[in-house]
Amino acid sequence: RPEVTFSHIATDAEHFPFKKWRRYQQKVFDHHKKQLSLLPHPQGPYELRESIAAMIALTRGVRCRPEQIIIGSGTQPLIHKLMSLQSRTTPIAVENPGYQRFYQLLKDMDFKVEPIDLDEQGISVDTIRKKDPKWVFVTPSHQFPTGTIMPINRRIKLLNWAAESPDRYIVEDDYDSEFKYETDHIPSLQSLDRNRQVIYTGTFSKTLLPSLRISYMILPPDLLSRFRSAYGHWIDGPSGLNLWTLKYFIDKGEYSRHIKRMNARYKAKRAKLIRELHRVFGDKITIHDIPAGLHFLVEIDTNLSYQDIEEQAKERKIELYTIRRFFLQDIKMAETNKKKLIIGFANMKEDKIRESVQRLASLFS
Ligand SMILES: Cc1ncc(COP(=O)(O)O)c(/C=N/[C@@H](CCC(=O)O)COc2ccccc2)c1O
Repeated sequence: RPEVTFSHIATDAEHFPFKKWRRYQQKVFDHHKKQLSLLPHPQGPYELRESIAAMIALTRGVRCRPEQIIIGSGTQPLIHKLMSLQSRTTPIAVENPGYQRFYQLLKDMDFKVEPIDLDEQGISVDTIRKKDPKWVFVTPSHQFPTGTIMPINRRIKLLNWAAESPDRYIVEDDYDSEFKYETDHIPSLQSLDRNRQVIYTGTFSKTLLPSLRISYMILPPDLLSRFRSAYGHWIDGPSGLNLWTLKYFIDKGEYSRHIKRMNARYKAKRAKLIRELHRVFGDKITIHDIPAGLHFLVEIDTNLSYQDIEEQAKERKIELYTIRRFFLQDIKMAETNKKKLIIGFANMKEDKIRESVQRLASLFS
């Protein structure tokens, strides 16, 4: 069991409003017995989809009707269903480094997946043009795992690429858009798309609890009708009790208040951690402190290999991920003496920051 954690795969559940969640759960028991006695709609309750559509129109500029929203038990099952409708000869591009679970999923489905390099503005559209895929998966809000926020000009460039051919699609994975500490929100690709070529996915894993497994996907009309005919008869998805509770949580303003509170809390904790990292590591560390999300990348001068770092961290009971976790399988990445580490802070107790950084430093001393 790790004694300190730099994991990015956790939320600060200590500050989740469990009492409020339980109160709304009780309301569902009191007022929605009938709905609970039925199967939820295959895309999730219409009333919840209305609340989500209204919320993301405000926060992300996303324009959609509730009918276009598919609620699922995690982003992977949603993507899996959508991609099962595409011909396996469709060439697909993903960010490298990137979200390895999508890469693996697409490879396991026998798609030809092209890793695309990133620059300081995010995915390289020049490389996309060279590789000529039909679908591109991106995380523009806060590139996973490097943290890059795709500027508006690169968003336009990517959309212009898609607009050149009707059979091109962009999957905008907006999973980490809620946490921004300086910059204001840049409009989503979906809000800028004029040709119905953007599939938008979001999740409540990072803002509420990952164990709820509540995520959603917004399809343009032509993909929606194909999705409905293929999956309209499926009865899967998250529990109706949690979905109805989430509806109350959003409608009563609890969700947006929770995000505001957590933004402030994470911002303060992150600043304290960054100060401590500079204090202890000095000029041996470069911190890519992009003001967003629940983790950031650091580069540390060391002759240790990634293997050594990961093994020694385990020995010293430090939960730590290196960039190697996100190197797409069978893609060799050069190892320099600047090693990239993922510094997650959501689950780090403020009073453990000093000890955590001290332990991390002991790896490299
Ligand atoms: C890029 C990206 N897109 C979507 C998701 C969300 O997926 P969903 O939960 O299925 O909706 C994740 C979650 N990635 C997860 C794992 C990352 C990894 O494997 O290293 C991290 O998930 C959490 C992070 C913080 C708090 C709670 C969860 C994603 O990293």
